[in-house]
Amino acid sequence: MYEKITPPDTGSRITFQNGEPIVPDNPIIPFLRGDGTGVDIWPAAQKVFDAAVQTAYGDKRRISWFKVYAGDEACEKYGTYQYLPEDTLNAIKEFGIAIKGPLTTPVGGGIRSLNVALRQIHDLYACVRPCKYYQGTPSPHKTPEKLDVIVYRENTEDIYLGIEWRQGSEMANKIIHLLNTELIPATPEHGKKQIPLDSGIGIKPISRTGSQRLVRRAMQHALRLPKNKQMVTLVHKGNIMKYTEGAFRDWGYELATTEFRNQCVTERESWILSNKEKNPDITTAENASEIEPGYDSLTEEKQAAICREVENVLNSIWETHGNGQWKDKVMVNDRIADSIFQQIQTRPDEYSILATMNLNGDYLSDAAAAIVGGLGMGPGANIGDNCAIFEATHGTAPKHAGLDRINPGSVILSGVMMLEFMGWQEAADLIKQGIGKAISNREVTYDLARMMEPPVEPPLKCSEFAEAIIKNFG
Ligand SMILES: NC(=O)C1=CN([C@@H]2O[C@H](COP(=O)(O)OP(=O)(O)OC[C@H]3O[C@@H](n4cnc5c(N)ncnc54)[C@H](OP(=O)(O)O)[C@@H]3O)[C@@H](O)[C@H]2O)C=CC1
Ligand SMILES: O=C(O)CCC(=O)C(=O)O
Ligand SMILES: [Mg+2]
Repeated sequence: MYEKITPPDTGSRITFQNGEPIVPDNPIIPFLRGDGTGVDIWPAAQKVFDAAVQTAYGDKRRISWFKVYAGDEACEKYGTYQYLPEDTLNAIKEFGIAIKGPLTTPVGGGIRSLNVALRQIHDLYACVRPCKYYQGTPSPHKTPEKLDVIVYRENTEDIYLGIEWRQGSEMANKIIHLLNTELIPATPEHGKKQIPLDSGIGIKPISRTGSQRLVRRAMQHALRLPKNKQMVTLVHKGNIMKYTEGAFRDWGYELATTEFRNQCVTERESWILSNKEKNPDITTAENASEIEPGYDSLTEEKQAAICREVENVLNSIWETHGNGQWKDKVMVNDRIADSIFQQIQTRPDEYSILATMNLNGDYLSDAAAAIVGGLGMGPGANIGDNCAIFEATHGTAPKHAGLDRINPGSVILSGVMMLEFMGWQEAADLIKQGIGKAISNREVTYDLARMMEPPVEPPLKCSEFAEAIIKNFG
């Protein structure tokens, strides 16, 4: 089945049932070292994972690592341009759970992202990136401990589908011609707009299916959180991109209020219900004017629509959600994307799960990671119904490659997510304790060292940070 790799002699496959992994005591887990700083991070991380599993379970459990190849390493082994060999794809598919270091993507031309390809090929539609503060971690923010969010990023579509045409190419010119001469003139809302002839063209598909399966997972996750964190915020730029990002918002609400009707309340519903609770005699029009800023200056038609919304909510969910029952349900709200970037800084404790499309989630997860200490502390997972690949939020950080100085924290924390996903909580907890204690002891790599007061000098090397984590287990 494999051309140039051989699975370990011992161990067996992780399989999936109803989206949940079934994990043997000795699973085989494929790993991709990654490009750039992957050479530093992966060996450090693997050491931590093995030590945690050994400390937690002795000889009862063990991971059999299966080295597979992508990126530069793959080209060395498989030949020029063999960036993502079939062997690698088959191994991930066969063994169910994999973990990877970062892979390089050139800007402006060259190959398309291998990271994105891995997610799309294995249909890993939910990119889950928690951003939580570890006590003692230096941060550019005054109250980083208030941020505890999980970015739930749609991982397969949006502009990451990679359907683009270069400026000046035959296809770009054809599409521009078609748009300018037929499609735009036939759409009255576009008026006399025209695409500049020297444009590159990219396509941004956002589907109902893609949006709703992402929001479904976000809702399921919210239900597993403590009551005070049961919130899903739909992040979008739907005021500008109405039929893609605006539709994502609408489909998100639709999914939440149908599949999770008894377990959730939307923000607007909560306003309507609480207005009625505060004043049982409130009229529909009064309630409508409280929930809609500028209600009085709206057209009659729009006012009537808001009154209908109020009536619908009270008629359909007052029994199940009224009299404060809604306070025990998952709150579903939405925020415009630019606003959420400032909200996570100014009101961090008001958010929990941030459900996003692909590009917004890519931006937002780096920004949220920065608040809790930087990209060295940003873990992630790409989850599908039959497979999962764990990987850090950051990239290859090429200027630090091979220097044994980069922070392996993000890949190690991605491994923590993997162990938790596997149900190996004891091993995951040991690593979290080790990281927490190492940071409190000021045993940190350069990125955290330079932000500490006073700065730590000299900082630990990448490999030394891994050893400090292991020393601080338990
Ligand atoms: N999933 C993946 O595999 C990803 C791959 N990439 C790819 O990586 C390549 C490089 O991308 P680039 O834009 O430079 O972004 P990177 O995330 O690789 O690095 C940007 C900067 O972030 C900081 N940083 C990154 N990782 C760490 C870490 N582990 N510990 C501490 N600090 C860290 C460093 O800042 P400083 O130098 O200031 O300390 C680094 O210079 C590109 O080819 C890109 O496409 C990008 C993102 C994700
Ligand atoms: O694939 C890449 O090179 C970048 C992807 C990225 O930034 C991300 O997924 O966060
Ligand atoms: Mg990114």
